[in-house]
Amino acid sequence: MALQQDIIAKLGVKPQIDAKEEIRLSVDFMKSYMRFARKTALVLGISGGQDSTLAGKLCQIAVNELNEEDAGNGGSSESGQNGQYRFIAVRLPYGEQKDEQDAQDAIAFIGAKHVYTFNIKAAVDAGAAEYEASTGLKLSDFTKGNRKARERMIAQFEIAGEQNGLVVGTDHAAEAITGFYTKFGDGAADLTPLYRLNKRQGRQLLKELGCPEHLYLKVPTADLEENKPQLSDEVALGVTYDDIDDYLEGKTIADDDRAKIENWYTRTIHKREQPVTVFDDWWKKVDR
Ligand SMILES: NC(=O)c1ccc[n+]([C@@H]2O[C@H](COP(=O)([O-])OP(=O)(O)OC[C@H]3O[C@@H](n4cnc5c(N)ncnc54)[C@H](O)[C@@H]3O)[C@@H](O)[C@H]2O)c1
Ligand SMILES: Nc1ncnc2c1ncn2[C@@H]1O[C@H](COP(=O)(O)O)[C@@H](O)[C@H]1O
Ligand SMILES: O=P(O)(O)OP(=O)(O)O
Ligand SMILES: [Mg+2]
Repeated sequence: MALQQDIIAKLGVKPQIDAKEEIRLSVDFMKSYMRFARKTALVLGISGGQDSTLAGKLCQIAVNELNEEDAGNGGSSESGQNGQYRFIAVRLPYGEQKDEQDAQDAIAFIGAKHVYTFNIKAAVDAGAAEYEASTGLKLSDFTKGNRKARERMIAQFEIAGEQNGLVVGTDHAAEAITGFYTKFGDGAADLTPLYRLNKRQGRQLLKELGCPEHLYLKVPTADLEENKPQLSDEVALGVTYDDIDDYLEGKTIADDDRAKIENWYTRTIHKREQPVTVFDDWWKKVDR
C-alpha cells in the first residue's frame, strides 16, 4: 500500500478528474511554456492511437489560442508576427501502416494544418543492416522495434530543431508506471502534457473534446515488432489498463496484478530518472 501511495504521488494522479479542467490545465501549460521558451511550434507524431490523438488535439487548441491572443493584441506580440504559432503533426510510418486510416482520422479530428509524412523504413533498415554488418550478429526483432521508436524521435527533434519547435511526448501515468516506452525513443520529449493522467482519464478528455469513438476505444499498441504485428500493450504487459488505472486511482486490485505492476515499476526506475551519476543513490535502495 505504501508503494502504491508513493507511486500515485510521484506520478501526480488524481482519483477523479473534471475533464474540462484537465484540458484547460494541459493547454495553458503548453501555451505558457511555449512563451517562456520562445518557441513557435509544437511537433508530435500522430500514430492513430488514443494518446497522440489526445496530445495532438491539445497542441492544436494551444497554438490556435496563442494565435488568437496575438491577433487580439493587434499583432503586438513579442515577435510581432500574427499566426506564427503552429502545430506540426508528423506521420511516421514504418513502410505502410495497417491502421493508416485511423491516423488520417486523428489528423482530421485534430484539425492539423501542418502535416509531414516521414517514412522511417529506409533509415531503420539501414541502421539494422549496419549493426549486423559491423558486429556480425543478428539484430532481434524486439531491438529493431526500439530502433523504430528512436528513429521517430530523431525525425521529430530534427523538425523541432529546424523550425523553432518543441517535441511533445505522449507519456502518461499508465505508461510511466510500467516504463512501457522505448528509452530515448518515444520516452524522449521536451514536454509531456498528458503526464498525471491514466488511460481512462485520457479517454474522458477525448470524449469531452468530441473525438470519434473508434479512436479512443482503440486497442493500445506500440506496433513495433514485425513478428507480432499490432501486439496489444495489455498482452505484452500481462496486465490490463483497467487494472493499472484502478491501481493509479488508489483502488485495491488482485494481488497478482498488483505484483506485476509493481514489478514493472521497479524494473524500469532507470527510465524515469536522468542517466545515473556518482551522486545518485536511488539504485542502492532498489530491492532486486
Ligand atoms: N507505449 C508503448 O506502447 C510502447 C512504446 C515503445 C516501446 N514500448 C515497449 O517498451 C519496451 C521497450 O523495451 P526495453 O525496455 O527492453 O528497451 P529500452 O531500450 O527502452 O530500455 C532498455 C535499455 O535501457 C538500459 N537499461 C536497462 N536496464 C538498466 C538499468 N538498470 N539502469 C540503467 N539503464 C538500464 C539499457 O541501455 C537497455 O538497452 C518494449 O516492450 C516495447 O514494446 C511500448
Ligand atoms: N506510426 C507512428 N506514426 C507517428 N507517430 C507514432 C507512430 N507510432 C508511434 N508514434 C509516436 O510515439 C508515441 C508512442 O506510441 P505508443 O503507441 O505509445 O508506442 C505515439 O503517441 C506517437 O506520438
Ligand atoms: O501513443 P498512441 O497514440 O499510439 O496511443 P496508444 O498507446 O494507445 O497506442
Ligand atoms: Mg500506439
